Amino acid sequence: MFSRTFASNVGNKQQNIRSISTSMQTKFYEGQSVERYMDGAASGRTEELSLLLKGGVNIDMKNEKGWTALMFAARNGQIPTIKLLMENGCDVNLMNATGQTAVDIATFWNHKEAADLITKQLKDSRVEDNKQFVNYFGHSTLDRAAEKRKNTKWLKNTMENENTTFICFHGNSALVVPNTDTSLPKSVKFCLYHVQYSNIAKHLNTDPLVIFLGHEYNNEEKAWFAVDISSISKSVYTSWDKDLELLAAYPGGMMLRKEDASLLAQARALFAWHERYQFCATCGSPTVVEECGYKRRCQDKECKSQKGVHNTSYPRVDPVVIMLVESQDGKSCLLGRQKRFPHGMWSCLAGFVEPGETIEDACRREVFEESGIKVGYVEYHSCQPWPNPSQLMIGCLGRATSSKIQVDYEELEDAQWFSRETILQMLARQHKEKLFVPPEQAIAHTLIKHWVKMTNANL
Ligand SMILES: NC(=O)C1=CN([C@@H]2O[C@H](COP(=O)(O)OP(=O)(O)OC[C@H]3O[C@@H](n4cnc5c(N)ncnc54)[C@H](O)[C@@H]3O)[C@@H](O)[C@H]2O)C=CC1
Ligand SMILES: [Mg+2]
Ligand SMILES: [Mg+2]
Ligand SMILES: [Mg+2]
Ligand SMILES: [Zn+2]
Repeated sequence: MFSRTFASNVGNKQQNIRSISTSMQTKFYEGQSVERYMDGAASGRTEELSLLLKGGVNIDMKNEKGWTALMFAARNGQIPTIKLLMENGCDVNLMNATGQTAVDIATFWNHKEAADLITKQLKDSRVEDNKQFVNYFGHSTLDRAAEKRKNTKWLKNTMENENTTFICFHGNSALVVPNTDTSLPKSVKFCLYHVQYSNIAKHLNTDPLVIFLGHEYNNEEKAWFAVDISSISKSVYTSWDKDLELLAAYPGGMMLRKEDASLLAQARALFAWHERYQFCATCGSPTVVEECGYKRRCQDKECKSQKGVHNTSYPRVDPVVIMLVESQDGKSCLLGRQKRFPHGMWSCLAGFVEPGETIEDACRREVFEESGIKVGYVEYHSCQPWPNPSQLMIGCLGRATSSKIQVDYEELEDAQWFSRETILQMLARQHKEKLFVPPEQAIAHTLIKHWVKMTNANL
């Protein structure tokens, strides 16, 4: 069986590899440690690998040809080693110098079990990828499984399955119970109420609006739906649980666990769309729901919307840019106040992207319109679904090329430059005039915090 020779060859190092002693936790020569580590993975010596990992070896280190320990384990189909590396959080997405991932290598060498094991982790890592910045409302844990939306038989069976969870909406408000889990952050005041379809079916309209949200990754049995319960009165739902209440999307949506917030973002945006698109935008005829909540079709067979792809038939998302603009000298950032903001709150400038516009140009235009500041370089930071009702906030960082502010008082109450020191006081709620920035659930908060750190790192 292939083992250390291959590992050594790939590393272009022919030196003999001494067997690993129990003194592994002591520091050793870096080059040697790479070989020992790779060889241990290739040969499936899990105990030695555990020691090396405990001793602080970089789990994802690469040899000269870009091979990681996971790739060597995959090359030889070393299942326990693959499990050990994945349990310890190795990156399953890495590629070697010739562009192969561990899955490619396992597949090429016919180790199906190894390939399947790593593929499963690949899918899971899409959900739990801590390297990508994810904002509140963006922590989705579901596979949306769009192919199931037209599968009426599967949908019907799954809706009735006892492993399936329904969350309930009454207009824009979600049905929630107070949070009692003290291990969650203090900001988590409510939890989405979970119910099975059989428990509520008799109280619903004959044809309630049901939206398929998705199922858990690699588990079709654990499906999630959202249902419109506006036909159900308060006396009925409080008989299920006396603590049940309806939580308005804003600001209620900010008081949930991050996984619940993501479900709310998806469901609430879709319910809001259904509410607004009862009639065809093209001809005014009534529309009917299809694809378990993901389409509305015009009832007039002759309507233009029935031919070709028409975005009027599909759920709407409005892109909005939101940007942290840094001054020319890098020492201040630009924040504004809308009239509707709570007293003392300042936030990043934001605005809807217009048709035919790039994200960068939308940032430059909105900042110039609202504050008179010119922006040059713009880069993307992260984004946030914003279900009020259905924006996608595209968070960017921009560099100003001018400094004199000229506020557009139609859109803003004020705009000002803030120093790093002032921002730190606002973030800590220690500003002498009680100025503050939006809460951490808002992407504006993320961008402001990022800028503070960025400036700090540059000092
Ligand atoms: N998550 C966060 O941290 C923040 C979220 N936001 C969201 O971003 C959205 C846009 O920011 P604004 O500064 O208000 O945008 P904006 O600066 O483009 O001005 C809003 C105005 O643009 C017009 N408009 C153009 N396209 C529109 C569309 N598709 N829908 C509604 N109005 C449209 C309306 O007249 C509206 O009053 C806000 O509605 C707010 O919900 C805004 C700031 C922070
Ligand atoms: Mg604007
Ligand atoms: Mg604006
Ligand atoms: Mg605008
Ligand atoms: Zn129509």
